[in-house]
Amino acid sequence: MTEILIVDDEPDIRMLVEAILRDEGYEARSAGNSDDALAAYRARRPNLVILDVWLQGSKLDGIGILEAFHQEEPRVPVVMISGHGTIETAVAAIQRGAYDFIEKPFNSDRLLLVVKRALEAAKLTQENEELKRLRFGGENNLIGEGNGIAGLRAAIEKVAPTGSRVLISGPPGAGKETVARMIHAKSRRAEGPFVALNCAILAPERFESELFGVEPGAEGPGTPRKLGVLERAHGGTLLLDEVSELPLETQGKIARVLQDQSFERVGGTSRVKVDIRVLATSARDLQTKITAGDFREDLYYRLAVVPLRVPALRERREDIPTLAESFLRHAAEISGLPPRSLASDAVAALQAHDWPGNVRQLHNIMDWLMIMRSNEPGEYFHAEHLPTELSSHAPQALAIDLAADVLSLPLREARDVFETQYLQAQLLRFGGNISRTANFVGMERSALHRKLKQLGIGAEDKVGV
Ligand SMILES: Nc1ncnc2c1ncn2[C@@H]1O[C@H](COP(=O)(O)OP(=O)(O)OP(=O)(O)O)[C@@H](O)[C@H]1O
Repeated sequence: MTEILIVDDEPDIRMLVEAILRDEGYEARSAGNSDDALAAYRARRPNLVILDVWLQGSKLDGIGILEAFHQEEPRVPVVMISGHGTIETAVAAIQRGAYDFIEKPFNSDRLLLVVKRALEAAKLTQENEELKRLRFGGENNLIGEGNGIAGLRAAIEKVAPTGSRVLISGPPGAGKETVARMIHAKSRRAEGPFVALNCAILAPERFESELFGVEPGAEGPGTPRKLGVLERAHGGTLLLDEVSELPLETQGKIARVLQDQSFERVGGTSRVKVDIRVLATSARDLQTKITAGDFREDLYYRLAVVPLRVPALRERREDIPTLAESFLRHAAEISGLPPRSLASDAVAALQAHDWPGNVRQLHNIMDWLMIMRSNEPGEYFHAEHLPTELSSHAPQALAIDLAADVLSLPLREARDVFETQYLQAQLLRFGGNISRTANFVGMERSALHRKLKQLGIGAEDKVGV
């Protein structure tokens, strides 16, 4: 819901503007002087402010209030209302960051037009920031055609619009934050902010000021007010990244915030109300932490209303080719180098690796490949171009181990040993998908089925038909 704060000393104007805005479906609040205006602004950040240039009997005039608002949060657009003799002041306000002004007396069409434009401009600024973030900070999109990612995508579609809290678990670098960003992007809060707090890298003594913000003077004489992440995420989504690392005492406070969506800033006494959706990620098993007494059970149940798990990359090797190609394309774009593809031996080597650092590691290696091997001739990167740990070590899962004892077998049995290991490895590469495996190994699907049955390769290796 778009909320607009009206600040004007004349009750008639406040009532009139509130009524016009409500008729258009906006939510409206109002204040008659600077103290009330600042209290309203701090209690809950509006999407837009309509501010009179001159307020009778008020501590601060319009420009003073504008500056105080901007000190708290400069991104909320402010539209000034000017009377006959105050146009110059309105222009000065624009020079100090107000979006536009309207002159009294105004009609409702003019008011609504300026409001609409100001909201659109604020949205564009926010989208621009998001685009910049995407350009430099990875993609906001979950790549992968295998069942694991397809299931996750379907779950995200379902849970995103509900507004419910989600706990996203999975190993490091698997894509937990990417999932959280998708949930936000597909939710009704998509136009609001997405704020992530990494609980693992914050010093314990800084948690509360980061979360709740700080009142002026609370950190020493003359120190300014600081907004915490809870207020910065107002109207949007707050991600508690690596939530397992929160100190126990802070866990209790967060559990309370989740219950009543209000809190006190450090050094403050009044409660600040916010409207946020909280998502959390954890690479550690929270149940184990609960048993050890390191994580509060009540917080767990508040966060894990819907639990989602992002599988490790080695559990979805079938996604590796698409992911790797997409990271290579991205690396070429960013570095300005000519685009390259992966030859099938390189793809097989990537699929054979166990990826302890998951998708992030694959991403880094594709960046490395593009930059370090750009002098190699040809359109394709081959297995020999990969870092040595990938090109030389055949990993456990896909190793074809034709050890010396094969030599003691007659050809027919040795061939069975080889075929079993080869087909098991190929099934693993293609996520157990029979059609894709058959296509790659060059067999009809039904012939592959028969072969697998004959070799005693079990149903647990296969997916679908
Ligand atoms: N399915 C995916 N499709 C595209 N990119 C992905 C996918 N999964 C992860 N990534 C990319 O991999 C990198 C790591 O992802 P992300 O930060 O979401 O992982 P994480 O699980 O939150 O990591 P950590 O546990 O270290 O916080 C990012 O660059 C992200 O863009």
